Amino acid sequence: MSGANRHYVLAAGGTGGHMLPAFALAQELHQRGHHVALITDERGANIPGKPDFMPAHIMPVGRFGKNPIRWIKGVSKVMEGRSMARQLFDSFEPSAVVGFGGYPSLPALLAARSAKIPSVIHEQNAVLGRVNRLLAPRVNAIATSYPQVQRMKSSWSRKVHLVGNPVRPEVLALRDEPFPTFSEDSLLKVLVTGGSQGASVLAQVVPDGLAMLPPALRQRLQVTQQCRPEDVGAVRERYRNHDIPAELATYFENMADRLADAHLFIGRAGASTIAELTAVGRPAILVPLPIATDDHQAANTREIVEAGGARMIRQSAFTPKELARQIQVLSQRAGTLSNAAHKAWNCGRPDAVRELADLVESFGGAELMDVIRVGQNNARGASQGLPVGQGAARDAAEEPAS
Ligand SMILES: CC(=O)N[C@H]1[C@@H](OP(=O)(O)OP(=O)(O)OC[C@H]2O[C@@H](n3ccc(=O)[nH]c3=O)[C@H](O)[C@@H]2O)O[C@H](CO)[C@@H](O)[C@@H]1O
Repeated sequence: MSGANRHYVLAAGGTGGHMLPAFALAQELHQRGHHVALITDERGANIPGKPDFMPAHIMPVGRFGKNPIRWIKGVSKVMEGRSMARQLFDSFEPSAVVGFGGYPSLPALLAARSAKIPSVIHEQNAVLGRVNRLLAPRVNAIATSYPQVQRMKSSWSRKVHLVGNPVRPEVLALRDEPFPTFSEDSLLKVLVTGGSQGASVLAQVVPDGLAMLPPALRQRLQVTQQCRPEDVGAVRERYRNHDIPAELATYFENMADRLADAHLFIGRAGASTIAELTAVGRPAILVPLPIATDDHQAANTREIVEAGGARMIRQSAFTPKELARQIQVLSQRAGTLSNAAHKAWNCGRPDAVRELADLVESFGGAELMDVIRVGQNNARGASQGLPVGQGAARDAAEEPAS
C-alpha cells in the first residue's frame, strides 16, 4: 500500500465553479484509496455531481456587510463554522484540508490552521478570489490554474504550484476524441451555457443573433441552451419564431455528452467552463460576467483567446449583430472551427487532477515520511493525546505558512 487509506477534507461552496473541481479531486483521491469528506454550504450541496462515497457536512454561511451588525454576525457565523469543522476534524482526523474557495473554505481552513493540520487552497481563476486571498498567507500550499496567480506575490513563490483546474473524468475522457465532423452541408451544433447559474443576457442575445446568420448557415443550426428558469419560456418562443431547433434546460447534467456533440460554445467565462473547453478542445465565443470580482472572467479568457481558441465579447458589446458577425468569422470555412478547436485543446491542462492529488498527498506525509517521522514524533503525539501518525502531519503543518 503506497500511502493509501488517509483521510482528506475538501471545502467548497456556492457555485459549480468551486464544487466541480472539488468533486474531481475527490474521485481521484478515492481511486488512490483515500477517504474524503466535504464541507460545503446549502448552495454547494445542491450542485449535482457529488460522488456518493463523500459525506457532505453543511456549514452556516457568514457574510460580511459594511454595516457593523452584519459584520459581527458574519464573524460569529465563521466562528460557528470553524468549531463545526474542528469537531469533524477531531473524529475524521484528516491528513490535509483542501479549500476550493467560496465561504465554507474560510471556517474550514481556519479550523485546519488552529488544529495544525496541513492546508492547501486551489484557485480556479486567473485572479485569486476573496476567500483564497485571505487564506493564501496562512496555508501550506497554493494550487493555481493559471500562471498569472503564480506571479502575484514573490514571497509566496515557494508554495505556489501551477496544476490547472480539474475537470470531471467524463469530460477529460473526451480529450482524445476527434472534433465532430463539420462541413458545408452538415449541422452546426451550438452549445450555450451561462455557468452553473445560467445568464439572462444569453437568453436576450443568442436566439436573435443566431437568427441573423445567412440562411445557408442558419438552416443548419441545432442549439442546446441552458437558461435561467425565468427565461425558458421567452427563449423557447424566440427559437420557435425563428424556426431554429433548440433544446432548452435550466441545467444539463450530462455536460460531457453536450460538449462531445458541440461545434461551437457560446457563454460565460467561468473557470470550469474554460477548463472543460480546453480539456476537450472546443472553439468558443465568451462573454465574461461584467460584475465578476476583479474582472476575473475576462482574465480567465486571456490565454485561450491569445492562443486563437476563442473570441471574447464584452457584455456591453454583446449584441445579436456582433454575435452573428463573430460566428460567421469562426465558421466561414470548413477548417476554421476545427483549427480553433485545436488551439483551444492546446491550452488544456489534462494532468490537473493528478497533479493536485499529488500535491495534497505530499501533505500529511508520504508513507515513507510517516515511518521516519512517526518514530520521532509519536512520543510527542501520544503525549498530546493524538492518534499514531498525527504527529508527522502536525510537524508538516508547523512549517512556516508564508
Ligand atoms: C457567477 C459566478 O460567480 N461565477 C463564478 C463561479 O462559476 P460558475 O459555477 O458560474 O461557472 P464555471 O464556469 O466555473 O462552472 C460551471 C460549471 O457548471 C457546469 N454546467 C453548466 C451548465 C449546465 O447546464 N450544466 C453544467 O454541468 C459547467 O459544465 C461547468 O463545469 O465560480 C467560478 C470559479 O471560481 C468563477 O470562474 C465564476 O466566475
